[in-house]
Amino acid sequence: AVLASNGHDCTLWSRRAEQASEITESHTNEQYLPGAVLPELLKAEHDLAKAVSGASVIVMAVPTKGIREVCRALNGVLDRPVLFAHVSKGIEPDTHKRISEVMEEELDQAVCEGIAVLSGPSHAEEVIRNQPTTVTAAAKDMEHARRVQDLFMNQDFRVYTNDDVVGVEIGGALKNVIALAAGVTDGLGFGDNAKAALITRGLAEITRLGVAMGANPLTFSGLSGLGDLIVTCTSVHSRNWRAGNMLGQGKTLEEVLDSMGMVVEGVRTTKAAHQLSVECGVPMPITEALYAVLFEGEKPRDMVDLLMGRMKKHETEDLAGWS
Ligand SMILES: NC(=O)C1=CN([C@@H]2O[C@H](COP(=O)(O)OP(=O)(O)OC[C@H]3O[C@@H](n4cnc5c(N)ncnc54)[C@H](OP(=O)(O)O)[C@@H]3O)[C@@H](O)[C@H]2O)C=CC1
Ligand SMILES: O=C(CO)COP(=O)(O)O
Repeated sequence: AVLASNGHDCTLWSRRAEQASEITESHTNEQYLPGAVLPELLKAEHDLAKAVSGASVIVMAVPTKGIREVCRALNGVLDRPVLFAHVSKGIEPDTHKRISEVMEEELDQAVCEGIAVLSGPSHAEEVIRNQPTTVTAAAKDMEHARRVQDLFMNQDFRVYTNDDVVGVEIGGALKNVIALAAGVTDGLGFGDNAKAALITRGLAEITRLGVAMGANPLTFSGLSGLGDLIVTCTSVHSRNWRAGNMLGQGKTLEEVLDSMGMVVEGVRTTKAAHQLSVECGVPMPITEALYAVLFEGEKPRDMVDLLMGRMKKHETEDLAGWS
């Protein structure tokens, strides 16, 4: 919708023909954005080859689980290199790959000019209503980041650039883990102090892992780090927060996911982050506690007690080596 309102000839691809027809004919997407009116010029296609025909840029917005499958399908229908910009937030369990790494692995060189990531505090429910939103476009090649910035930027949607792809992708993925935990504490009936603690100490552990993976620590105080962490931990729009909230109220993970009807990326990412923390030797206590709730049957209240009862620490001892 942002691209279409900027005057770009833009086609959405949907794997369901009826959803594509609804978007093109009624300018609505009632299942995912109830009540929103999409730009008149925005059209959708069910046929992938038709959707990408003539495209110079492809924005990948499928949930992380579907990225490999869609990249493979694109190899079969593209006949020249295009610039990719992805907006998906996650890390692949087991391979521990970031989304741009998964895409690099799957996309044929002949169809991929480069890959950028667009990430930041940007609930779709607010973007579609033209409410002020700021995000970051990152790419190894800054020319690619600037192209994405130029395509998306308008009076309501402000885009910054960054060359730290690792930091932007790690921040966007891991904030969902902390948002699930923030939902859990709200569901348990705790207040703003607990939420602020999770955001602040969550940022510390995201930064620790990100730096171990090669990110610039400063990126985590930016839009794709702290910005997205705040928006996801504090908003009722957040699916991750909502899912955590239900877990805190005593629902099982299965019950929660069955009732959502939308992707809750943080669940899959918690698994990947837990594995990464072990592999990199980086302590991630909040992630560990959430992993135990999601996958080991631990009770949320017991995990809060465990976190609060950890050994004494100096607040900034981990920051010492980050000059
Ligand atoms: N919503 C938001 O505000 C934001 C979301 N993101 C990120 O964007 C990504 C997508 O999230 P979002 O759109 O909100 O998720 P939703 O669950 O709201 O919608 C997912 C959409 O992707 C389709 N889809 C699911 N799996 C596949 C697949 N394998 N192949 C093709 N299409 C598929 C679904 O189709 P169907 O209906 O047929 O299942 C549906 O149209 C996530 O990684 C999320 O973290 C990033 C920024 C903001
Ligand atoms: O990433 C988002 C906002 O920036 C959306 O978060 P949820 O997936 O938790 O809804």
